[in-house]
Amino acid sequence: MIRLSGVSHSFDGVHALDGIDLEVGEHEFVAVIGRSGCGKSTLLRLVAGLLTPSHGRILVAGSPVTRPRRDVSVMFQRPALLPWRTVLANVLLPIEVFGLGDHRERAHELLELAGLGGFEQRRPHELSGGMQQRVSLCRSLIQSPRVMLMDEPFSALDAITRTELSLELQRVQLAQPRAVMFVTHSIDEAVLLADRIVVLSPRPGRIHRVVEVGLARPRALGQVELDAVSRELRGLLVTA
Ligand SMILES: Nc1ncnc2c1ncn2[C@@H]1O[C@H](COP(=O)(O)OP(=O)(O)OP(=O)(O)O)[C@@H](O)[C@H]1O
Repeated sequence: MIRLSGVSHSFDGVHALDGIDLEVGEHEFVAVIGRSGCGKSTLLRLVAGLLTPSHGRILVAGSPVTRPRRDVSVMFQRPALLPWRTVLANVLLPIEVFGLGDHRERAHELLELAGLGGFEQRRPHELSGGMQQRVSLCRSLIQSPRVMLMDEPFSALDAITRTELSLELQRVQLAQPRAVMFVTHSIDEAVLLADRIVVLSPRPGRIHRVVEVGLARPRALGQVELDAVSRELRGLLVTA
């Protein structure tokens, strides 16, 4: 579903990424980890069409990425909700941007599933950080994307809310699998959620190793089977 071939990117002399070759299958969840500054966000922004690679090619569903598109949703660390819009209107934003017709019923359904039934007419400032990030998750699902790009989506949340949302994402992915690229600093989150984990090495960002997780789902945080993979990843991050 996502194919990167020989992708490199530089910002005014900063060589951020070099020679990235990566494929993500239609239903595959790929986590990307690596030290701060190794190019994880840059990689995601390139796939999102928010940046154009200096070299190489990126295809989504067989067509080159040239700009943000309706079959690709992006979720960032901060929920980035529009403060003057209600929760419902925030969820419907991509529908308006891409001119997709009436999705109000679907928006209500998603908000209900996310535990936000009854909050549709509230403004973002009336919600907790975790609730706002749930709204952001609903907004990234409303356009029925084939690809979800997530850049540290839960890292600004407290530990309990973060765990809850990770498990919610696992449920969403099990119910309706998509191609996901998920950037995180949390090894535990990566092992909980991913089919494969890409470890980037820094300066310039290169693929250091790709680790297959290969454990049955649903998974639970603290499950002993996850420990061996976590240990392997810790070792790889030291040598990256
Ligand atoms: N807009 C920009 N202009 C110039 N340099 C940039 C820009 N964005 C990123 N960089 C540089 O590119 C490199 C990779 O940055 P990037 O944000 O992709 O790393 P990251 O792995 O996501 O970091 P973190 O884990 O800290 O979020 C860094 O050296 C950074 O300084």
